[in-house]
Amino acid sequence: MKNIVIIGATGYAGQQLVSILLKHKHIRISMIISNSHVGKLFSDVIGKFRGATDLRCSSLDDLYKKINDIDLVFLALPHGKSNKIINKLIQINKKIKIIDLGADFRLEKNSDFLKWYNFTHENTNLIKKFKYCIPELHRDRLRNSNYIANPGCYPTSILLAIAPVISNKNILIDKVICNSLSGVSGSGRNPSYSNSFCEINGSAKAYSIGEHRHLSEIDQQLKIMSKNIKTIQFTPHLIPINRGIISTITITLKNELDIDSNLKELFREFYSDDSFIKISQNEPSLNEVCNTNNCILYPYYDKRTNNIVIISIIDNLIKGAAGQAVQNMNILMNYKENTGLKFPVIFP
Ligand SMILES: NC(=O)C1=CN([C@@H]2O[C@H](COP(=O)(O)OP(=O)(O)OC[C@H]3O[C@@H](n4cnc5c(N)ncnc54)[C@H](OP(=O)(O)O)[C@@H]3O)[C@@H](O)[C@H]2O)C=CC1
Ligand SMILES: CC(=O)N[C@@H](CCC(=O)OP(=O)(O)O)C(=O)O
Repeated sequence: MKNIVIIGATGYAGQQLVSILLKHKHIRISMIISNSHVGKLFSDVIGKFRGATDLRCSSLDDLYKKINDIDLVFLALPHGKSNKIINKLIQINKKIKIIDLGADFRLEKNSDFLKWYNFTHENTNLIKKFKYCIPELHRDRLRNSNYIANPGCYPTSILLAIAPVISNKNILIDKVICNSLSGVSGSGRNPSYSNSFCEINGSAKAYSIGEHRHLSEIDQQLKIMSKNIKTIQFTPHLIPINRGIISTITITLKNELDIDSNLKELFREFYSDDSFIKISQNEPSLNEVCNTNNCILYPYYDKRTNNIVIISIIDNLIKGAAGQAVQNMNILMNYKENTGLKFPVIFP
């Protein structure tokens, strides 16, 4: 059994991590770290864990004292809060493995962190050591690596949808336009005006048009995948559901294609070794992925407009955060990639 620690376990992504890892056969959750609830039973702070764990919330100082007994640390903290903690953890335990669910190591340049997240790294050497990894696209990057930057939720849904199209050199892409709808858990559990009940219930809203911070992450990965696509038009929306992201990606093409029947085949082949990616025959609904680590893709070629339209759906807290983080941990630890991630079907 490996000893792991979760920092930020009381948050939405952190809670999802606890619930997955409590059932992971190779893992023992040794400590749960909280800023505001030190000493309390985790199950008193987050009531749905009553009977599931008797762990108490510990402080970061408790963790620093015991860090040499720990194999891996997950961090699920607000952006800009994890980099200094990670720096210290690595200084004390050189062998520790780290998976950061936030954005602190997702970008390559320190100046980009300032531009998009309004903080800079003190230890710039560390940025290079972190590998950004959507397992289905980047698992090879994890060889000889101990540190993972877990991707953002919107980029996960979008990059998984675009990758098969980019991989086919006969498809010449002109533009990519993406509209994504997200549940409210995507904004975390801290209350704000824009995620309060009266603002959300019975309504829907686009936000951060053309300037969402996930564009930095998407553009950086697109640059690695293709010389031709520099950026995308990305419009996120907040909708009144708890969890889930549905992204509709429209790819306008430079050449006409005779690929209608082959498009789904292209996707099936591209993801033939990936058990969490499902290619759907019809337009999927969000409830098909909620509470699972799956990403369902529905690719469609519209001859009339010469556009490829792809629907991509994920659970933002699982494939978009904690599930993907555990998938990454499984790779890092040489476990079967789907260990602890085979969820039962949940009926409404
Ligand atoms: N929600 C989502 O869908 C996704 C989230 N992520 C990423 O995961 C990370 C956590 O997100 P999420 O779980 O939604 O966030 P939450 O706001 O729900 O939780 C963050 C937790 O961090 C702890 N914390 C520690 N220091 C601070 C601080 N200074 N200010 C506020 N909270 C603090 C809090 O717990 P305590 O007080 O007990 O210490 C809090 O519960 C973020 O970086 C986010 O971007 C990634 C993909 C998707
Ligand atoms: C609905 C909502 O507010 N979503 C968040 C993104 C989710 C998140 O927490 O960001 P990461 O995926 O980068 O970790 C937002 O738009 O800022």
